[in-house]
Amino acid sequence: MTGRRPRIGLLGGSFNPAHRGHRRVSLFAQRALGLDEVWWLVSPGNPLKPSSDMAPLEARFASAVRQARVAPIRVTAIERQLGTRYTIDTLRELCRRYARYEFVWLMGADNLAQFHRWREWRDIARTMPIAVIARPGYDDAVVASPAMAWLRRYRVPLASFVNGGAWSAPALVTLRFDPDPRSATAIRRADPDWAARFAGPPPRDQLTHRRIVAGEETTAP
Ligand SMILES: Nc1ncnc2c1ncn2[C@@H]1O[C@H](COP(=O)(O)OP(=O)(O)OP(=O)(O)O)[C@@H](O)[C@H]1O
Ligand SMILES: O=C(O)c1ccc[n+]([C@@H]2O[C@H](COP(=O)([O-])O)[C@@H](O)[C@H]2O)c1
Repeated sequence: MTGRRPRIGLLGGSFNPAHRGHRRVSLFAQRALGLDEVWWLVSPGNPLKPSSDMAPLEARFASAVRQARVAPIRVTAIERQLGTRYTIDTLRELCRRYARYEFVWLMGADNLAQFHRWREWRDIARTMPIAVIARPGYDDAVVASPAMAWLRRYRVPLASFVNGGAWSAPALVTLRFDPDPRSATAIRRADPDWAARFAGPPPRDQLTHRRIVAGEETTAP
């Protein structure tokens, strides 16, 4: 151990369903940023996505557990327990509960392109550093995005981020690697009944150790 606080990457998502792309980008980010673990926050419901197309949380959670097997990835639906939907509320609560960890918010470039629509998005960036993973087809949208217009000035080179250079949040690190074309949209199109394969008893939350129980949703905003 170097004496530094364990560094955890947080990848929030619908995971509707989880796919190999989530796993690949998480492991890539873990290596590139020197993370001890990546936590997948399986969302009870993205505030900007219609719930009509969303499989039940238990199925999405179970698909994530399967994709995260034998990897330094923990799958949690802690937002349901916390009663949070908006990322800013979740991150504030995680920082309070897990003060011994240092967090990095991970997201694909598609999310950065519409980050300015998230509640208190600048405060999210002030709460923890953000690492963005390139995603095929989103480069232009990111460059032109209102969030990038503000975040650009806080860019930190990967090397200084990893080696403890002089930075503090807001900080934006861009991760570029062989981009992964997979998406949950494509999987749902090819296999609309994917959730039926995860109909068994739901696995336990890997952070809170609670059983994921059907129907315990937080109220949609
Ligand atoms: N192939 C990928 N490359 C980079 N980031 C990804 C990739 N797939 C998912 N992500 C990121 O993982 C997080 C969770 O993604 P999500 O669960 O919405 O999957 P998705 O494939 O983007 O789903 P959908 O197609 O339904 O929008 C988001 O930050 C998203 O940008
Ligand atoms: O907080 C917000 O306003 C907000 C708006 C849209 C998305 N998010 C979060 O973004 C993450 C990615 O969502 P998704 O559906 O693109 O996988 C997930 O953790 C959502 O809760 C958060």
